Amino acid sequence: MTATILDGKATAAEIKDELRTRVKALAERGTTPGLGTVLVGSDPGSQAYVNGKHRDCAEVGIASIRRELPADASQEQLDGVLAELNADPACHGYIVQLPLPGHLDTQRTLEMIDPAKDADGLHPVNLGRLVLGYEGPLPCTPRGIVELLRRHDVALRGAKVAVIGRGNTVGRPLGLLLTRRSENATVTLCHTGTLDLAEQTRAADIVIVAAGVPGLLTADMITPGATVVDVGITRVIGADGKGRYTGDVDPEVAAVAGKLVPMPGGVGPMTRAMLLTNVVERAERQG
Ligand SMILES: Nc1nc(=O)c2c([nH]1)NC[C@@H]1CN(c3ccc(C(=O)N[C@@H](CCC(=O)O)C(=O)O)cc3)C=[N+]21
Repeated sequence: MTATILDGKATAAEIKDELRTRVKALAERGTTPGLGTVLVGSDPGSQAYVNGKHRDCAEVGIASIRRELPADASQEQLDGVLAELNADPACHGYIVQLPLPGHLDTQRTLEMIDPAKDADGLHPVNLGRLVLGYEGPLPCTPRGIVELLRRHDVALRGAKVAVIGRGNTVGRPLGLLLTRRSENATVTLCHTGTLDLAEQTRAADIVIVAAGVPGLLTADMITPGATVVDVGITRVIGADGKGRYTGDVDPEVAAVAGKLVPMPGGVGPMTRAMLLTNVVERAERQG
């Protein structure tokens, strides 16, 4: 058996089509949604991600607001940029590209974002709202995973889901999203310290891997027909000496899984589509 591939790129394109319609409706009310990005330093990977976000914005009619600071920018300079975006009515939502250079305080920075403009859904207030079951912007990667599964009729209600990874951007909020009453999945949140990892993953209908460990999930670790989602994205140097990105799922898993969300072409494009969705929602709420 070879797994059916759930195409995140195609699904993200569908979502962008839907957003174009919503952006037009906003334009008729005199509002153009605006997404801000704050990039500190010139890491090529981060620059590429930020460029991708602005390309996405142009595709659906969202205005781009770019702020760039040098790698040696002070916390005060960064705080100043955030204060300015918080006050700018044209900016409905923004993100601070992570990771920040080591001398800057990530926690303090994320806490400075106006929670109403938190396009990433990573502000402590919004993560708290998620814990409590209150409305608020949702973290993009977990939301993108749930949306991709929903649009491909992968049942969550009653499903056993093993999540590998407990990070603040993916694993932990994903566990919270999947256990909301509206999803009602039963989640086992595993991590690299889980002793009986294969036992946990073999018992699952759906395995979602977000550990950042290339090849962590192997074919013997899943039950035949299971749905597998690869969230890993690690830069490795190939045999040819060139850099490339690799996921957390071993390629042989495709022969055993029923459905597979691949990397690339799976969760990444969905994450980007959810960022746009969050900004359009922010604009719809702020008017
Ligand atoms: N504040 C903040 N928010 C983020 O959402 C955030 C961040 N910082 N820092 C870095 C990570 C990483 N991330 C990715 C998003 C899309 C792809 C993506 O679309 N990848 C393509 C492959 C690369 C491409 O073709 O562009 C794919 O999976 O098919 C990858 C990685 C968002 N992040």
